[in-house]
Amino acid sequence: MEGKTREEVEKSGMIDTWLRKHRLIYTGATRHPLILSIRDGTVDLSAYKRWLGQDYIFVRAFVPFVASILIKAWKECNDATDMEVILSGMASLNDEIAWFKSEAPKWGVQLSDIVPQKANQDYCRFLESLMSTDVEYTVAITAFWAIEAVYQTSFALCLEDGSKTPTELRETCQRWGNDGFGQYCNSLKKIANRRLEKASDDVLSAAEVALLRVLELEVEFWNMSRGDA
Ligand SMILES: Cc1ncc(CN)c(N)n1
Repeated sequence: MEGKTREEVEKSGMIDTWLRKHRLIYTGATRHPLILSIRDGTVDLSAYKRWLGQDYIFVRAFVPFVASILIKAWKECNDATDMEVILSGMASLNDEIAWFKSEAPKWGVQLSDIVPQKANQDYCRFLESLMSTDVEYTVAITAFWAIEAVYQTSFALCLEDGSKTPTELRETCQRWGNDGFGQYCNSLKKIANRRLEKASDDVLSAAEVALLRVLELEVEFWNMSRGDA
């Protein structure tokens, strides 16, 4: 607490404060029926295949978004380790793209034929809006943390003791539910909290709005797997 103003102390740990405040939508995004069905072994495999194809398109659009955050981090010139954390995220996206390419044929999913659904288009458009130089680094990194954390929390749930995740989906759950990915999400969260601690009220509001929008878009993204969009 030393060296911090009362206001800074009150703002610290902002992310957890927001998650408590928006618990309902956070739970909706991290315990979606698709995830719960994977965890209890009742998953409809055509829903999984729909998710797989759409997520490949999303991840391709996610790369330039992460690149834009890397540029913002570099321009801000604050903690040098920020860039390293973001760079490690880009490296894991490289692996993710390779994984989608090897996973899709196993399920008869032709990635070149996938047409992005409305929820995916909305999400990609939102990412693009955050890439603008007008968007503060603090706002973008908060959204970035939320995007990664939703997948980490969701898929980690499918790996917990007692889960009945089908063997053929365990690797998918491991991809985002593993401890290393969890640590990476924690590093992003620390960066976001550190920035939010020093943020103006305007930036704080913008970051909270961005976090909420991510949670809504994640729910809509999972909903696409139902195939009734
Ligand atoms: C929709 C969505 N959200 C998050 C992630 C994790 N990179 C993802 N692959 N797709």
